[in-house]
Amino acid sequence: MYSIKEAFYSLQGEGAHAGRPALFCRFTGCNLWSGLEKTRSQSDCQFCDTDFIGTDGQNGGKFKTASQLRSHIDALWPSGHGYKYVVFTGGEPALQLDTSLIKEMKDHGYMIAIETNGTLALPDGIDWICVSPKTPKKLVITKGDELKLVYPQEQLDPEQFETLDFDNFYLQPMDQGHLSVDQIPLINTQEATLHYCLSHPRWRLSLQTHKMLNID
Ligand SMILES: C[S@@+](CC[C@H](N)C(=O)[O-])C[C@H]1O[C@@H](n2cnc3c(N)ncnc32)[C@H](O)[C@@H]1O
Ligand SMILES: Nc1nc2[nH]cc(C(=O)O)c2c(=O)[nH]1
Ligand code: SF4
Ligand SMILES: [Mg+2]
Repeated sequence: MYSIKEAFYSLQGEGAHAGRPALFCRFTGCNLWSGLEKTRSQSDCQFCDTDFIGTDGQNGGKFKTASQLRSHIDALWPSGHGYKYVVFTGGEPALQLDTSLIKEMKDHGYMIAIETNGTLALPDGIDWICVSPKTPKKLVITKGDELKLVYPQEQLDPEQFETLDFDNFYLQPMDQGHLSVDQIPLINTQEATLHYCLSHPRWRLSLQTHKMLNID
């Protein structure tokens, strides 16, 4: 059984594939936060910009089999066109993404990407692994295609990730829109990220372009 908060067709807004048309499949639930505002400030991840509770979003629902979920989301891809690209996200997609769903998507022509916090093992067959670390102690995925660190995070120095086996290193300014007043860093996160990249050229800037465009 797969639990899906929402599924939608949009442009990848972030990171190395920014601007690419993509089908987003957002799984319900996360292992670093309950998703309830009352527990945000005690959670392992406190700045999350996403509602991942339940199945009540657009095209959300519960799906008994990989084939049923694939058929449901594949219907959102523009008919007759290839270049199929699915981004599994959440919540934490590694809690639910499995080899049967990967095979099902592959058999229907998809390249498969994941957005993960990197704290859980991943099934084989994912074509593009983007890890966004939150709690370094719990990080188990230490190689992949893209490491996309939200910046700044207290006690999380980008340099500690530079030795990991990733092909691309991105810093993404923290969107402070969901933080409570006492949590907000006293800096402009875009400016801080820009300056960090300029002084540490291992890192590139990732902006959340879908938010600027006002799209999903
Ligand atoms: C909502 S998460 C879901 C996937 C997975 N749980 C993760 O954390 O990577 C998707 C992406 O949004 C990023 N993100 C979440 N909250 C953010 C915020 N307030 N500002 C900037 N990026 C954020 C995450 O770091 C991650 O790269
Ligand atoms: N357009 C768009 N791009 C995204 N890239 C990663 C997202 C996510 O929430 O995982 C996301 C999202 O929610 N929307
Ligand atoms: S790990 Fe990802 S989904 Fe979970 S709370 Fe953090 S940003 Fe949100
Ligand atoms: Mg998002």
